[in-house]
Amino acid sequence: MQQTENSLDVAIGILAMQGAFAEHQVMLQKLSLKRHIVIVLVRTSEDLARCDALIIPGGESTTIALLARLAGLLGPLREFVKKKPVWGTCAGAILLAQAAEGTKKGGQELLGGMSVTVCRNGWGSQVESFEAPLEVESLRDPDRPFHGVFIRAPVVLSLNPSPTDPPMQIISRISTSLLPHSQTIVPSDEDDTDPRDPRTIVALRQGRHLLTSFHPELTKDDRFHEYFVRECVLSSLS
Ligand SMILES: NC(=O)CC[C@H](N)C(=O)O
Repeated sequence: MQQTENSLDVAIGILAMQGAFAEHQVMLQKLSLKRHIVIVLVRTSEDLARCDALIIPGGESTTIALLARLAGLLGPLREFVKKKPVWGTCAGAILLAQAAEGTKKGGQELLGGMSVTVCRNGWGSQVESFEAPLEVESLRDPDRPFHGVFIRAPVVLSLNPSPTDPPMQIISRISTSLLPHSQTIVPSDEDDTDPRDPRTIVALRQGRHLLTSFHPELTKDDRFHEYFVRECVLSSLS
């Protein structure tokens, strides 16, 4: 059913090309916030133009980028990330990165938006997917760990903010014991902002953008969705 909008509503788009967009929709529907949220499944530039913020789901970043190109959405999405809050989960996080390694021959189309380099499939193949409890101080009820679901997830290789970029805030790290064994995934020494291994970063915020290399939409825990809407979206509107 088409939702009606009024000027006090906040329209959150979910890029609905491929992947776990329906799961994000379910999570957003469950949130109880002061502002009314209108959810827009984004498939065209007209859909995107209605949105105050956007979630890019997990799935297959190459497929999402290809379908977005075919829909004439790549340009509008690149403009959108320059102005409005965007949260990328897993494949969405890859698209939101400034640079990605481990991509197909010929590279991969990205939207940019966050000053970070990631390695696609950095933890290994599907069989190396894993789950881990995460400490996330910024969430409601911070003593309760967040269940991190990592499925062929990207690894953060380096943070590369320029002096004029919004500051980066590390929202969650995993323990170094969980890092991928692959010798090819080495942290780059470009990251001089933090002496710790950037590969341990699994949730990162930069200004109004959020990146999670795992899938909060595949849990029953709405705290990351609440965090994005409250901290990245509503605070940037008020
Ligand atoms: N679960 C996921 O979103 C996997 C991401 C996938 N490996 C990609 O490159 O797009």
